Amino acid sequence: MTIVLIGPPAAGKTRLGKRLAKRLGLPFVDTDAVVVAGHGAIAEIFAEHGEPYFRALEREAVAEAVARPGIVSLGGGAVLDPATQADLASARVVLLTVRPEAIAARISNRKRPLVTDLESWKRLVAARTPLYESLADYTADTSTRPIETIVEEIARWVEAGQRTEDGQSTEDGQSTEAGQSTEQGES
Ligand SMILES: Nc1ncnc2c1ncn2[C@@H]1O[C@H](COP(=O)(O)OP(=O)(O)OP(=O)(O)O)[C@@H](O)[C@H]1O
Ligand SMILES: O=C(O)C1=C[C@@H](O)[C@@H](O)[C@H](O)C1
Ligand SMILES: [Mg+2]
Repeated sequence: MTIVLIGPPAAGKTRLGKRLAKRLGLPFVDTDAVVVAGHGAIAEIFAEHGEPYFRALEREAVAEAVARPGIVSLGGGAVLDPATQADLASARVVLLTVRPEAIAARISNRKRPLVTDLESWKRLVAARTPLYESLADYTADTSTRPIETIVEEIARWVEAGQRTEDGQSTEDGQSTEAGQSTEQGES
């Protein structure tokens, strides 16, 4: 199973992803960290080569990460790539959200070239929210609750989905997608 964490910059994808991986006993990959390990600091990649170059490196890291079982934390803008959007259709996707009031303290460092202050964060999040929501199977807000509580909530959702899949396996051993509950919502 591949669980992918998406969401705005500083929503907590990296920090929560690590803890969730530990809790579920799965490997962890952070695609920003993969790019940094191979090519250096993100701010420098943006400054020297521009955003499209970064996005291409990011796409490579995402394609490799989501092809394996584990917890994958994406960079905030990775979902803009149509190939990544397609990959996420076969993963369990958790959207982490955070309210603007909680974000100020989290974006004070200079690691994020697209987010220089609260206003730029708000603009970016407003533009991306419909996309984030359309890709998500489960959403958890990280604004106020302790990380352990959020991790436990997501872990239980993952485990419940796993049990549903096991319980509803068809005779040829193929599991149904009954665990992906938000896609079955009434409209
Ligand atoms: N639930 C939480 N409560 C308080 N602080 C948190 C919580 N989750 C994350 N943080 C803090 O917010 C900051 C951003 O977290 P993190 O780097 O995990 O975000 P991210 O979603 O991975 O961001 P990016 O898109 O830039 O990779 C960190 O300083 C982290 O310690
Ligand atoms: O939201 C974004 O577009 C980004 C978020 C970070 O995780 C990094 O991937 C990079 O700073 C771009
Ligand atoms: Mg991160």
